[in-house]
Amino acid sequence: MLSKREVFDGVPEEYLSHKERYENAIRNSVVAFSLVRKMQEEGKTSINNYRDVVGGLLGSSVLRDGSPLGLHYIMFMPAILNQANEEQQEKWLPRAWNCSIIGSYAQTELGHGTFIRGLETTATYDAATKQFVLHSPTLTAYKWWPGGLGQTANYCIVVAQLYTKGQCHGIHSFIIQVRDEETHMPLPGIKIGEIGAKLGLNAVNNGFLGFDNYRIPRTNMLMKHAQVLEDGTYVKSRHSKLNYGAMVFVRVVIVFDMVNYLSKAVTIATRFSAVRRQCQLKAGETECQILDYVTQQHKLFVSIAAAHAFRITANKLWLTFNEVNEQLVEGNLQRLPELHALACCLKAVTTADTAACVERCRLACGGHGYMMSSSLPLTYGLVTAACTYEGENTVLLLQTARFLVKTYQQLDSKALTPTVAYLKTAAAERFCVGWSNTTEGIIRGFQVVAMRVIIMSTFNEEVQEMSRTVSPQLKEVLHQLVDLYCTYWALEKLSDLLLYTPISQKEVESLRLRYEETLTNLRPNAVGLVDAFDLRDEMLQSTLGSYDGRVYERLMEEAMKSPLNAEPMLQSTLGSYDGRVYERLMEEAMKSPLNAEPVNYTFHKYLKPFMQGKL
Ligand SMILES: CCCCCCCC/C=C\C/C=C/C(=O)SCCNC(=O)CCNC(=O)[C@H](O)C(C)(C)COP(=O)(O)OP(=O)(O)OC[C@H]1O[C@@H](n2cnc3c(N)ncnc32)[C@H](O)[C@@H]1OP(=O)(O)O
Ligand SMILES: Cc1cc2nc3c(=O)[nH]c(=O)nc-3n(C[C@H](O)[C@H](O)[C@H](O)COP(=O)(O)OP(=O)(O)OC[C@H]3O[C@@H](n4cnc5c(N)ncnc54)[C@H](O)[C@@H]3O)c2cc1C
Repeated sequence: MLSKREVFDGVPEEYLSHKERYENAIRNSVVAFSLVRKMQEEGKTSINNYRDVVGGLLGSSVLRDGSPLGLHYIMFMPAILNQANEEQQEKWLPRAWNCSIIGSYAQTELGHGTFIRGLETTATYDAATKQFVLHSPTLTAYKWWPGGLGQTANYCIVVAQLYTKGQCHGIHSFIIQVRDEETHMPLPGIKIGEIGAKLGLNAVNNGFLGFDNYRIPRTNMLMKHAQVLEDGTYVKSRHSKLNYGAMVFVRVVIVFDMVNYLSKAVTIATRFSAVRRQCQLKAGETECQILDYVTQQHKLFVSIAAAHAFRITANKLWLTFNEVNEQLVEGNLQRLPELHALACCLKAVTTADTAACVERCRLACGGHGYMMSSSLPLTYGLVTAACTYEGENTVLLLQTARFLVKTYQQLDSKALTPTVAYLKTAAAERFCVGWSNTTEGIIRGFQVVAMRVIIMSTFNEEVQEMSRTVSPQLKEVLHQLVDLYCTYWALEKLSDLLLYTPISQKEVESLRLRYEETLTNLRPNAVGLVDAFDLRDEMLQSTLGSYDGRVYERLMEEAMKSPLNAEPMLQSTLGSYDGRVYERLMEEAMKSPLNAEPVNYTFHKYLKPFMQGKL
């Protein structure tokens, strides 16, 4: 439906100013998200299953550099669902869902992003008026980053330190109106604006926000987990981290988002590599498709495998997320730490790997990959941001490490949850079981090393399962992909395997051979494999990756859209197509700065005195 809309055509965004980009993004987002509303009216989506629709839209490239409405769907609504009580949900969700209010999520401040217990914004309860007073006591307390907050949102969830009866109870969430619903003017006591140009996501309208003793009703504190009663009494949550649920949700959906971007990047680079020919193996021969070089296969094929591995893992993570949330509703908090550790780890690993793979895809396209029109630079800008937002990757990995170490310390005393059950066998097998160069052997090795084993074993199990129902030919290719993913990472993480498993030099050598053989075996199916991602040209928006392979024609067509090429290329008064030679000669002559004034000052100063013999 979207691809039929002309609204997405026009001047490429790169040539627009920062302000025009924002205006364009609002126009396009409104077209795109009005479709979500239409689908809702037609009963094709509901608030409970909109992740796919919204995720699909945001990741579709229709909104190439992000959307100022993205946070409304991805964080504002999930935060209400996760943290508001039933009454509050009834009040706010219908308005949010039909977009009669637009929201953002304001947690990070100028001074603190990672350490959220250190946030400085305060929400102090005033029992006399039954209001909270929101205040930013310092410059570093200003909210900084929230998507869509600059000029777009009129509401947002704000995370602030809660004070009641003179006591601080740590950070809590509040729903806050920041702009007038009619005029869109910032409300008194609100200082708001946009934070400026960034490496990517320049259409997202990330904002800043400060409060000057700004008052909101008591009922605007989100009270599903903790409450403040009318007299100011504080009622604790069952678990202090339940308030972090929206972040866990977004970490989970980010894994899906990475699948989108990785599939796109590798589709573009693989199709281009089939079109591009460079160098002859023997003099006089036709030049080779660059996809035939094993080094090029090494750059690309692991991304095809990783896209499948991440998709399968994302689905499993989504199931776990829903299971644990159902248990939370029943009051069972047992698996919350495991879900948190899983979401942290998978968000960090998939964003870091996707960013590295997209950059490899860009390099694999040589100079043409450097063109904005290839879509690869923009895609890199989008995925590398995900390494930082929603929890900086190192910090998230440390959270997972903390959980693993804790679990390891309790190996003998506690029953292990499914995702960490491998720790028991790994502990027992360390150095005791020999190395084996099979997929299972590599997975066992990684169980000892404990990195990426979640992704690997899930990928392997799912492909084993699929193999029962697919054709023998497809089964073979799927196994090649699992093999490639496992051998690639075994070779990348050799130092860990050498340190913690009995892998020998000979086995490393044969692993390398096996990896190269798998690349060669996959080569005939490479283009078919990326075609199978089924991404339309309108979604790829790339000069290099279109299905028809018209790479060079598209590069020239895009070049012609540069405003610098708006003037005729010939740039000749004599040779123009319309033959207006004399008119052009005169027009050009009139452009001379000497013709801008009838008499040049040198006449009076030098020439006239000289002519009159006075000089
Ligand atoms: C397909 C759709 C497209 C999606 C695209 C999305 C596009 C959107 C673009 C951008 C949006 C970006 C939004 C944002 O960035 S919002 C801001 C996000 N900010 C963060 O993520 C901050 C990161 N910091 C933290 O999460 C935390 O501060 C922390 C986890 C690093 C530490 O928290 P803290 O309160 O200091 O905890 P402690 O160190 O005291 O730990 C105590 C204990 O609790 C455990 N724990 C921490 N967090 C959780 C949790 N969420 N759930 C369960 N348990 C948790 C922690 O591990 C400790 O456990 P213990 O060892 O057993 O004691
Ligand atoms: C594009 C984008 C969109 C965003 N959107 C939003 C939004 O909508 N709403 C919102 O509230 N926020 C948003 N953010 C903010 C984002 O959540 C934070 O930037 C992120 O959580 C990282 O925090 P920080 O910037 O404070 O980094 P810092 O924590 O200052 O990190 C800097 C360095 O310090 C290291 N470090 C920090 N703490 C530790 C530690 N304990 N141990 C070891 N190393 C450590 C990190 O690993 C990193 O290398 C967005 C950010 C970006 C880039």
